[in-house]
Amino acid sequence: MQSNEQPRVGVIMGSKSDWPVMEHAVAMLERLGVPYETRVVSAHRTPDLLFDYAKSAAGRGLQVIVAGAGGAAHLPGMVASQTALPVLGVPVESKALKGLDSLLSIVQMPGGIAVGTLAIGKAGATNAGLLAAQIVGLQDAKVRAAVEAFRAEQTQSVLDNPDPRPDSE
Ligand SMILES: Nc1c(C(=O)O)ncn1[C@@H]1O[C@H](COP(=O)(O)O)[C@@H](O)[C@H]1O
Repeated sequence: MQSNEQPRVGVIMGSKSDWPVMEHAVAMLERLGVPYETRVVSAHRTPDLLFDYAKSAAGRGLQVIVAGAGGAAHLPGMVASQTALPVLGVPVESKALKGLDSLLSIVQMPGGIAVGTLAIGKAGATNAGLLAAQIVGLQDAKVRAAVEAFRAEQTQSVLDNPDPRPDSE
């Protein structure tokens, strides 16, 4: 559930079809109590909207943008070209090339415009949400505490379940 608080993280994606991956970024932000907004924005299909979104993001109070896209994934790099906010790129798995195309499109930025590129798919989206929260947490003690609690819980859950066999819980 999106909160009424001022969004700190913008989660954007090239198409509605990216949602099953990008919802994992949103799930992490919700878990850590970080206010966010979501939007479909495409460098290819809605270039004017992309420019408006990226140029207005900092002024609207966003601190980080998470951008997911598949295939010829120009969205994260183009957003990064229009804002000084940190941009985290999530390569969405494509049908034809399984997301390798998305990964290479996002990761190979020319020097001087940075995109922090995560892993392909669900793990990348989850970690984009986590990393966005860590960035917001630099200035927000509540979010920082939520990240620390999440990490401690994760560690404890592994230590509490040392037996790898599936029927061992
Ligand atoms: N890579 C981009 C961009 C962009 O980079 O601006 N806009 C849409 N797309 C991608 O096209 C794929 C197929 O989109 P459709 O499913 O809508 O045909 C999606 O993964 C989307 O991120």
